[in-house]
Amino acid sequence: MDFIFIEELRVRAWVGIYPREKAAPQMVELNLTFGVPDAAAEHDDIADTINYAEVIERIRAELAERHFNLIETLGEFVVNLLFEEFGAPWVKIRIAKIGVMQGVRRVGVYIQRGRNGYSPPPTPA
Ligand SMILES: Nc1nc2c(c(=O)[nH]1)N=C([C@H](O)[C@@H](O)CO)CN2
Repeated sequence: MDFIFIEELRVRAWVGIYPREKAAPQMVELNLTFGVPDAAAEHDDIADTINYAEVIERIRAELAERHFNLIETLGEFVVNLLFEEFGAPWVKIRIAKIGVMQGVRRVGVYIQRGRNGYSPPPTPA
């Protein structure tokens, strides 16, 4: 398995438990790593892999449309999008709110999951 990574993806999202966070979207930062078949590298064909441009577009579109109370729930939603829509076998994601609390640059959640009980491989560098 190969791994695609997307770093420091900034997305406007509706997330948070406070009224101000329900009244307006805020910027969140995503770092994503997901498994893709080795076949793409063998055949040099985008049809054999997961198109990361489409992943980014779908995440932006979905997060613009719904509100989550918890960053954990938002993270689970993105993981399931990768599993169900793109067929990723394994996903690691880090999602952070930026500057949402005084004296804290970033706060958020890490999630690492394998689809259908798939055992995650050793964490890639
Ligand atoms: N475990 C969590 N704790 C908190 C969350 C969260 O999503 N998960 N969210 C908030 C608020 O929305 C916060 O971001 C506002 O400062 C507080 N705790």
